[in-house]
Amino acid sequence: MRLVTAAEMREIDRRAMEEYGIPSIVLMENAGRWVAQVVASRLGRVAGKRVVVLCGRGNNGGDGLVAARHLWQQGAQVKVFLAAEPESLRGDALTNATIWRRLGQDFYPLLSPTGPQAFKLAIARADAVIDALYGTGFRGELPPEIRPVVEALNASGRFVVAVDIPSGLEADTGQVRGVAVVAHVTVTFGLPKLGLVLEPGVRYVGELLVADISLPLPLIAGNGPGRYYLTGEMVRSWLPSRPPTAHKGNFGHVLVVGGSRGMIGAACLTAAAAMRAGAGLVTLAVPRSWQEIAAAKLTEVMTLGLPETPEGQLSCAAWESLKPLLPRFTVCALGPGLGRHPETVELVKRMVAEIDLPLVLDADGINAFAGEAHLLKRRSSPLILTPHPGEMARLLGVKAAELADKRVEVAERAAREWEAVVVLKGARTVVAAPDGYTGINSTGNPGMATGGTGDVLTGVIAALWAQGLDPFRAAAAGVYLHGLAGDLAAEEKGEAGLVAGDLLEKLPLAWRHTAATEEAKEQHGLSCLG
Ligand SMILES: NC(=O)C1=CN([C@@H]2O[C@H](COP(=O)(O)OP(=O)(O)OC[C@H]3O[C@@H](n4cnc5c(N)ncnc54)[C@H](O)[C@@H]3O)[C@@H](O)[C@H]2O)[C@@H](O)CC1
Ligand SMILES: [K+]
Repeated sequence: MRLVTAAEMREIDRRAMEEYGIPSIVLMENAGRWVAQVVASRLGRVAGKRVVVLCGRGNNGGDGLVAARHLWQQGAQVKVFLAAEPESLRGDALTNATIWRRLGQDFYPLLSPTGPQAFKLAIARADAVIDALYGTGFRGELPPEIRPVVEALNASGRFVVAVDIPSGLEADTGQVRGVAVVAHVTVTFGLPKLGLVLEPGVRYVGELLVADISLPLPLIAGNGPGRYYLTGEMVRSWLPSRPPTAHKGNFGHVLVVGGSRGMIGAACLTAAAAMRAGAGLVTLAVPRSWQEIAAAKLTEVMTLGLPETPEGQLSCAAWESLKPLLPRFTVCALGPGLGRHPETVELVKRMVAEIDLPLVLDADGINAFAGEAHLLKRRSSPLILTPHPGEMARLLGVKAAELADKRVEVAERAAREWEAVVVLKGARTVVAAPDGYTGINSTGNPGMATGGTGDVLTGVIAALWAQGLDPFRAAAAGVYLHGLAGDLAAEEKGEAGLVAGDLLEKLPLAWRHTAATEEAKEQHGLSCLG
């Protein structure tokens, strides 16, 4: 499903109104009505239930007023706390405030001296609270007079439904500066906002429901360049099928080049992951003295021994040995466990410049270009890069902390500049392609923050690429399946003791879940209303 920024959503709203003639009040009515419907469905019988609605001065508050009216009509006892003077409301929000008044209903002033205390008393007895303080118009941090109100709400343990976006969360970045509403359910309108699926925003959202508020389909349907939330349904349609007459030659031959003294396991994980992700054949090339060890560890994988330095890392001569063999491979994964010996760095640079195979570059393969990212452009083959934030920062010559709240933009810019698919790893991995497609992953858990999981990802992506997916889809499906394998492993074993090898075990199951239509729908991370 497509993801939008606040500005993109505003533009869609504007076009719905101007080009299609849908009045904004209709959009607001639909929005508020969906919120009321969600609250009603969670409360069971609405009559007699106590609902508190927190409304701000903007259109988000207007949506809250519509929801208040519908719940009142169904017999709920509704209290609206307004964080503004009623006279200061404008447009559709003012219209809905006027209707509320004409129904004989009051506003409770949230910002009067006694407002916060009255709000606390009201929520103590409430069956549900609707947060309609701020929506996509919000930037920065909550005003000091609103903070204690939100803190009281979060501490109350009440059932909270956020309107469009939890108040205090920035729609574009997912950043929370200080405090924000922690919702059980967020009903977002038209399309999910980027900040709802990024860290840390995703932790404030609860269950995410996307409501159809009558925005015209041509404005919200998306299959062109843009940002997408990588859901099971989306990835399912990309997975290659296996015809009954298939043979191993149909699913590509992945060459993994990596490993060094002390880090042979990394390359072995990549090779094993490529097998588990459906590659027809996998060959692992390691420094010569480690070939026997690798062969003993991996039953299904073929091995190659390459020239090495006295320290047990691949030497420049490895390239000459490898070159004549390249025509037999479909995709090369370079980097896991290589180490940073100057000769190995030189080898990586030459390989990236000269290889004529699709290339997945990871770990020390990426570090070989630290501060010299421009050299990545000097190549003739398609490239997928899989940096974690530290590696990305080294490539760009900046501090990792500087990238934290602009992960999407950083990955997108890098993809364009280096003409490569960039997989910026971390919670909510971002996959960006040079042609403007971006994916935000929906799977994965903190248990995966453990040595070797990145090596597994590289193998999965290489295998999918070798099976014929285009590089963006190979990378996007790879991060999705890899995260889902992590989720399945964590479900069984918990997060703390999860190791990279567990992901290998769960990869076939992750594939099976994703390929099954109904299960893929469940792995949405979001549901659609209407
Ligand atoms: N046609 C439309 O545009 C539609 C808009 N809808 C709703 O309208 C919302 C957007 O409405 P608005 O653009 O009026 O904005 P909001 O209602 O999100 O915000 C309102 C006010 O908050 C102020 N504000 C922003 N950051 C602040 C901060 N840090 N501290 C204090 N005040 C701050 C803004 O200046 C603005 O006056 C959406 O989230 C959605 O809920 C829906 O009704 C559907 C249709
Ligand atoms: K809100």
